[in-house]
Amino acid sequence: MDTIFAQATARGKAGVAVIRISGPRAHSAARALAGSLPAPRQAGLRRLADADGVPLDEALVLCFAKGASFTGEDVVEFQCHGSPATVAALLSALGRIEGLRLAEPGEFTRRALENGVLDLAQVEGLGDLLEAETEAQRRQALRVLSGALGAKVDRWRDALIRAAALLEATIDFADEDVPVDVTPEVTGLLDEVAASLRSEIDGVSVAERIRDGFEVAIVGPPNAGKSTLLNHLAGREAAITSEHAGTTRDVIEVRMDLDGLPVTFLDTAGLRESADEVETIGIARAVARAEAADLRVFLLDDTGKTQGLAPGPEDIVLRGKADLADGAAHGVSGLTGEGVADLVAQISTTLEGRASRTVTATRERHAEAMRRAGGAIAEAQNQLSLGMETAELAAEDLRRAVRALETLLGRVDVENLLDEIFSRFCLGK
Ligand SMILES: Nc1nc2c(ncn2[C@@H]2O[C@H](COP(=O)(O)OP(=O)(O)OP(=O)(O)O)[C@@H](O)[C@H]2O)c(=O)[nH]1
Ligand SMILES: [K+]
Ligand SMILES: [Mg+2]
Repeated sequence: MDTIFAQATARGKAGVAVIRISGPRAHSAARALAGSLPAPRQAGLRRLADADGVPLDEALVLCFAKGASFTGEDVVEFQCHGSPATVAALLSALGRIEGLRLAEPGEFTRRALENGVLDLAQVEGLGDLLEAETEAQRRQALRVLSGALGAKVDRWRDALIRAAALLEATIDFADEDVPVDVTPEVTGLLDEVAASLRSEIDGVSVAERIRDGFEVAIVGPPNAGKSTLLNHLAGREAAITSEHAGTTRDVIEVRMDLDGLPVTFLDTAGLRESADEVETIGIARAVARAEAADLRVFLLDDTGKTQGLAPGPEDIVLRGKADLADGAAHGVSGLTGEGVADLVAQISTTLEGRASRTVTATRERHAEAMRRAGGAIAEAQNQLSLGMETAELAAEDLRRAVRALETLLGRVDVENLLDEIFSRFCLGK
């Protein structure tokens, strides 16, 4: 097994950079540069020098023993001065040590998975945590990283294995009098797991929104002030605005952090009948994207009419250019900012309502494995409804369900998945 090393912190100038070494020679390599090593998990200040005694840096050295480190291997971390030149000198000195090589992207995490320190869902959670930009994303990723999905899978698996064992006991007793009727207990276990799986599958789409962002489309007639509102929300001139009706054609996207939720606002072409070919294409796009969005803000002009698209029950409908309207109509003005805070609060309340359920499964991959498990359980339930003669087939279905659930954690059949998952990691992770 190679010993690998890489800079764990972002490249560029910084006060401190962390260089991580992992593998059987991590401690001896670090000793070669530092002279001596502090006790595990205790920071020690050391003067680092290369094999010729040329000083490299003064750094904090932190050692972790095999079995008690991020990768599960012997690990050393140098907290060195964060200049590119210092880091380059240290990496080059490490590269000259026999048996050491630069890590590939994601290789530290891959070793953590191979050594059973993290399960596959936790690896995905770690990837999401390193990417997290908003509070909701951070919370969700941390929950997955902490092993919440693994704990659920263990509970489901225990229940399924118990159900299968009860069925197998029945098979063994087939010729004799079965001491007790196991059907009620098996049925109870299967119903419970099936319901729990369904609820988790339902939560995946919310989790995906939290990870990838909610889409909020601004729609309405031309010149209602949609682009001006988008620019106000973005705090910059993201979209062209003008007094000409039909200015916006392409969908313009602006990504924002709305009270901790990731939201992409979509500015769209004004909806109307148009003879202009390009504008008509823009309107078709506007309708398609608005329909697919999580929420729509209908910005109306003084006619108060909408065309081509009808608001859904949770959509927000309000009058644009509120500064021109007299009276206390529910409105917003991208020009003066009037009503914008209320609008933002309403959007975030609506989306928070959807995001509030605590989910543990967060990806389509998880939903897919849980659907396969749920399908196998349904087949077992079906066999059991035909009577105990088919108990053996039902037990086999349950073992299939267990295998499907274990793919969630990377215990079986996931070799082809690993490359895809680790390709998202960058160097030093
Ligand atoms: N008084 C006032 N004028 C506004 C407001 N919002 C936009 N305008 C003006 O109204 C005109 C149209 O604004 P846009 O933001 O381009 O409107 P739009 O809805 O994006 O228009 P299309 O892209 O053509 O559909 C511009 O001249 C803006 O300066 C507002 O809140 N108050
Ligand atoms: K316009
Ligand atoms: Mg516009």
